[in-house]
Amino acid sequence: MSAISLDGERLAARWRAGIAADAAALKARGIAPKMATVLVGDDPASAAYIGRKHADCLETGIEALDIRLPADATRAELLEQVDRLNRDPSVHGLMVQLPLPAPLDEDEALAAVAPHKDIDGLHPANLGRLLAGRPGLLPCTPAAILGLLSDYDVPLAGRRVAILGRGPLVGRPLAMLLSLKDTDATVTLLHSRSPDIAGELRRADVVVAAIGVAGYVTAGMVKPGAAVVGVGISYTADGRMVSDVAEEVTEVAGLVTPPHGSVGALTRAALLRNLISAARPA
Ligand SMILES: Nc1nc2c(c(=O)[nH]1)N[C@@H](CN(C=O)c1ccc(C(=O)N[C@@H](CCC(=O)O)C(=O)O)cc1)CN2
Repeated sequence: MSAISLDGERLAARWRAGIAADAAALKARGIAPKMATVLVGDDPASAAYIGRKHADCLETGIEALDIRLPADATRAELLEQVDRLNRDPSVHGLMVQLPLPAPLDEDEALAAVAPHKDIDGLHPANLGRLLAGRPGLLPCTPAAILGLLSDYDVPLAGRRVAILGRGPLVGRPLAMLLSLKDTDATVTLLHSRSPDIAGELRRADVVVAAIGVAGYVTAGMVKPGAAVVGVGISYTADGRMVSDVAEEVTEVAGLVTPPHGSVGALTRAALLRNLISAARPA
């Protein structure tokens, strides 16, 4: 038996259509939504993500500023750019692409973004709101995963969700989002020191893998009929992109994401949803 494919690309196209309509409505009121991205260095994967974010802006009628700094940019240069964008009233939202080259401090860069322009949803104030149960701008990949599960009517209330990976971009904020009162999932956050990871995954109705270890989640770790979302990616020696979820999982799961392009496309759409929220007058 083959699992249903959790098609994030298709849902992302629907989200982008809604974003385009929202952007047009804002423009009719004299507000031209504008995003800025800051990329430091020349990491090819980061440059590709930025390129796709700007292509989405073009498609949805959102203005976009593409700020590039050299890999040896100083802390002061980066913070100055962020401060300039924070103070620019024509820019409604901005994001600093991660990872940053050493020795730049990622936490400092995320905290330098004005919370009301933080379309990544990664500023401590926005993460704190999530923790307090009063979410503001949502972290994009967790919002994308929730949207994907909801689009396929995957029940969450009272269900067990196992999240593999406690990283600040996906695992930790997703655990908070899923345990909010209106979601009511029972969340287990697993990491490299967790005992019996395979047993925990087998008990789960929903599995989210965000560790960046190729093919870690195998068919034997998945409860028959479960929904499985692969977020983490890694690269083989010959440059092939590989998911955390082994292809054989499709024979056991009820629903599973394709190897790539599903959560990534929705993550970008979630960024633009945040931008529209940030651009809307209070
Ligand atoms: N400031 C930020 N930096 C980074 C983020 C982020 O959200 N904000 N996330 C990643 C990079 N990224 C977006 O920028 C991103 C990459 C990959 C995925 C994803 O879910 N995986 C894809 C697979 C890869 C692909 O096809 O591109 C998928 O399965 O759909 C989400 C977000 C680090 N930096």
